[in-house]
Amino acid sequence: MSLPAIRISGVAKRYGTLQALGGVDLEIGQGEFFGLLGPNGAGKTTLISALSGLVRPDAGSLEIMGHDVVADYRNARRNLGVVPQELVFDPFFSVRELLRMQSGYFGIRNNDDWIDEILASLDLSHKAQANMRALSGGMKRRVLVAQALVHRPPVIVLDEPTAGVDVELRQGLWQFIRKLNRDGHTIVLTTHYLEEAETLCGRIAMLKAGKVVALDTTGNLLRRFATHSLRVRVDQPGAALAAGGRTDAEGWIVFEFDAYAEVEGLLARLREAGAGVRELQLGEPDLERVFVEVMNRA
Ligand SMILES: Nc1ncnc2c1ncn2[C@@H]1O[C@H](COP(=O)(O)OP(=O)(O)OP(=O)(O)O)[C@@H](O)[C@H]1O
Repeated sequence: MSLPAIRISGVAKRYGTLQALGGVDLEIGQGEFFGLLGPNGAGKTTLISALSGLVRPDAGSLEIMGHDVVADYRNARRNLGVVPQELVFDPFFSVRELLRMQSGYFGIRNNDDWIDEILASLDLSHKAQANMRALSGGMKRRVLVAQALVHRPPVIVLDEPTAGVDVELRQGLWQFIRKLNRDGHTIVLTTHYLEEAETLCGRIAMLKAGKVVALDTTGNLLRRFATHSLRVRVDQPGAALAAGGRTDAEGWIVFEFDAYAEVEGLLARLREAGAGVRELQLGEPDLERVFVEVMNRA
């Protein structure tokens, strides 16, 4: 088996009495598009900070392309590009200056051809000379992505890259990140947009209170945890509830089932109960439901 892009073994981290990471083991293969999901405070950012060497774990070890992030920090860091969650910049530099400085940090000179290519891919060429403070929030986020790529790292970690970004830009950003993945880059992504994770990620780890509570391919997670649903609006809700339905937040009555063959029987039950179906929707299993279920069970 080839060297994993990321290997995380028994990583634990405490902040005072709070256990941010409680023994995390994860191995992410080269070329994967991997999702790291979890509610606020689950420890995603702490884990990413440990990968980039910003946080020193109390126990365990992390490797990037075989390089230990503590013992072999320089090589580990060279192989990793991180798009952080927070927008922190020196406002007095232009976009190009910032990217040149970042290149210098990795000891790369004359990087302008690559910088131009990244800027073009991120639709930022026209802002190359603009000062950071003159950019909109979405543009700043794209600069963060550019900054993570100046040294052409094989492994790219994005911490909520699309938070507060408009739909058009989000799609553009995903297109670009997908292309990076097709070109062979390993992508690790945290996001609260579960729909995005579902379409993009081949494999997903779910974190809760610093522990991995689910780890599988996206397809398996959907199959294992989520059921299909039939949602109805009826004349006689009482009758539909008595037939085994439950009410959801939007006032629909919901029935869950495993295979479409069951729908006919369900509708027959509703007819016999005299529920009077007025509207009907079929729901596919989605990652949001899986997520809620995993978090409730864990
Ligand atoms: N520097 C710090 N000092 C003290 N506590 C911290 C520090 N950094 C993180 N924490 C705590 O560690 C826990 C994990 O935080 P972390 O930021 O890793 O979560 P997260 O999964 O990234 O959350 P979010 O989805 O909100 O970004 C939280 O309870 C947080 O308050």
